[in-house]
Amino acid sequence: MWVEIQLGLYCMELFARELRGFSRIKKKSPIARKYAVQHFLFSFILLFKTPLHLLFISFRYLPLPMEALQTTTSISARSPPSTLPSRATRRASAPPVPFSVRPSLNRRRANKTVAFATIKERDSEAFPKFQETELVKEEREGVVGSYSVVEEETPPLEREKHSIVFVTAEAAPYSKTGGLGDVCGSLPVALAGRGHRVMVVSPRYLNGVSDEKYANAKAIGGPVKVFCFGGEHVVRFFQEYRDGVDWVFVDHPSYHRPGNPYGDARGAFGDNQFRFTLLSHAACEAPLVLALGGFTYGEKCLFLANDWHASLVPVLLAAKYRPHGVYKDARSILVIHNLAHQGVEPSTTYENLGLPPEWYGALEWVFPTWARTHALDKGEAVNVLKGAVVTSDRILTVSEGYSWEITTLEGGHGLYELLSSRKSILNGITNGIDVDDWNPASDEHIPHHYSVDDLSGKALCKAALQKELGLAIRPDCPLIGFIGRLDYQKGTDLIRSALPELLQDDVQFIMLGSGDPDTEQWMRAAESSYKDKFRGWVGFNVPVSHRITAGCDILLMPSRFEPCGLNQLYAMRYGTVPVAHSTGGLRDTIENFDPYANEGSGKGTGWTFYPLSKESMLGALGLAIETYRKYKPSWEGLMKRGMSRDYTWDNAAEQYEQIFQLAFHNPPYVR
Ligand SMILES: Nc1ncnc2c1ncn2[C@@H]1O[C@H](COP(=O)(O)OP(=O)(O)O[C@H]2O[C@H](CO)[C@@H](O)[C@H](O)[C@H]2O)[C@@H](O)[C@H]1O
Repeated sequence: MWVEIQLGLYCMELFARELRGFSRIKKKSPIARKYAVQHFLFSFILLFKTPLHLLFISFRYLPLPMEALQTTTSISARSPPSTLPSRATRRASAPPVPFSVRPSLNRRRANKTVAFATIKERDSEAFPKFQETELVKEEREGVVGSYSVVEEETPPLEREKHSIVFVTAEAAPYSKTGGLGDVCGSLPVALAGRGHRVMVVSPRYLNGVSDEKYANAKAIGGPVKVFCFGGEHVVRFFQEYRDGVDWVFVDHPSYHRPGNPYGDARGAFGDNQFRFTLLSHAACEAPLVLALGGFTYGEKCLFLANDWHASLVPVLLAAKYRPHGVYKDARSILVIHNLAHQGVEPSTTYENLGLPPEWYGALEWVFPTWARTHALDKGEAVNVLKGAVVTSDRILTVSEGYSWEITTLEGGHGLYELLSSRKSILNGITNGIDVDDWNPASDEHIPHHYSVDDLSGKALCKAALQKELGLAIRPDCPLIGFIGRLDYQKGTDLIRSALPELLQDDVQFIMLGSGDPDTEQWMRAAESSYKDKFRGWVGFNVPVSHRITAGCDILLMPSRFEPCGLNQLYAMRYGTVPVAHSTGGLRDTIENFDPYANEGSGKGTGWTFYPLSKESMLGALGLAIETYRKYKPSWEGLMKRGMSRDYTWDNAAEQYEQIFQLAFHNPPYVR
């Protein structure tokens, strides 16, 4: 009886405190309200001597639902009220960790054991991304305010360090035609910064224009013989150690020619299958034969094969090395940046790849009837990317949304069934960006610098861009930009069809891109048709891309599909508001503008539109233009929210590490 009264009083006190917390948040938290009412009812039950007090006790220690945590973190650790048992008693008698942040794939605090309410102020200092608004903080105090905080520090878990080998056709700044180059130029540096040993293997392209980029790479090791394409081919390696990464370049005469890594003005090179077969074979040899910094990477390494150009690597590990006891402890991850390109060639080319004949099935690919060229065409082909989907230990895409899209008929580019069958090893991690290279406060390519605290430089960048391109210098005229490969993927046909209607409005439009010759021609023609409103810069020019990103007000991205997309990330970092098709990584990274959220102060960083049609694109652009013209404070809010986001590779690198852990947790692929 006495114990029950004590418990009852204790409950009343809890209830009172719940109410105090509740009143402070002005009835804004349904969760706090729910818990206050529950506590109150249970305290009454106990007071009237029902035997349900045991139930109360179990309720008292039930974990709060995860939604009560919100996604934010730091709540101030409040000292326990005097009526509560002492900390030591609580430790002894409390059930084990009733309310804790469990180690999870995406949480930084996985290496900390925390009892009851968690997360300290200093966490939010270390990880500013997790800082919360006052309102959320109060809500959370309202919810958990009656719990005391008992923290048991454990030393951080030692992260396992790996020997990582990136294999890629592009790595900036040495070679770049698009986002693959950006990612393979910066993710390795982020991983090296986290203590891994990282090598990037890519071709040593000498095209007579940008050869000096390889000037610091020195020949290393002896020549290596690669057996493929009916003979023996000698490759050499060059290496530069920079930013903690071993940049290794495979040298062969087939990489020495004018043009970009894949082709020239006449189209794609006819021997690309040979060039990238060579790259994959050489990359498999590099960790075994190159003593970088005095030591080889050895057999227990982790290969990251990027896109189809490197997709032979997992197949070679499974078919050529492991059966002979080599690379038994290595793992491979296929990273898909773009599923549209799969390295498909006639089936007769299989024998060129340097693979045992019995592995044909791994690469076997049959075109659907409608895609065959004539009645006798059996549609038989080899598909290198498919081989990697079959044989790699894990598969990654560059955003979560895209990792789902590729398992659908619409987004799977013919591989959706196979990819669906590999769902258990398929994940998506959103790319980061190189925040030093893309920093409006220090960017060497832009004429004026600015930051979220002082936006004045952006207006100057806009004026400078208008002047550079011969457009009227008009601060109030919305300036819309597009940057990208002129390709079916990027939806440039939609821009073509919408331009006449769009330019009826008082706007200016700038396009930078190269690729499809027909679109290039159209850009030139449009420039003369809309002399005072449109500029089309045909070519690949990195400094100009920075100046457009900084100078425009709006960046348009009507991509048909977009595995991640980097331009929208660059744009947001530069206070340029993206308007994009709601697909893949664009949907994942752009938060739609909502002017009414947060008591009218708004939220969101841009607009996404759906479906992919001229009408919906013009609709979204119309909203953006109107907001730009009529609602300046809202526009500034959009810019600042975009600029304040965390775009660093750190978060993504941590998620990559978790995937590495999973890769090594399971045995490697063997047939
Ligand atoms: N004419 C030009 N002049 C100068 N710079 C130009 C340019 N055209 C494009 N660029 C630059 O190339 C990069 C393009 O990156 P994206 O992510 O948009 O596209 P991409 O389709 O190549 O990459 C693929 O891989 C990346 C990386 O994973 C994914 O984000 C993406 O969705 C996927 O399609 C950006 O840095 C852009 O500024």
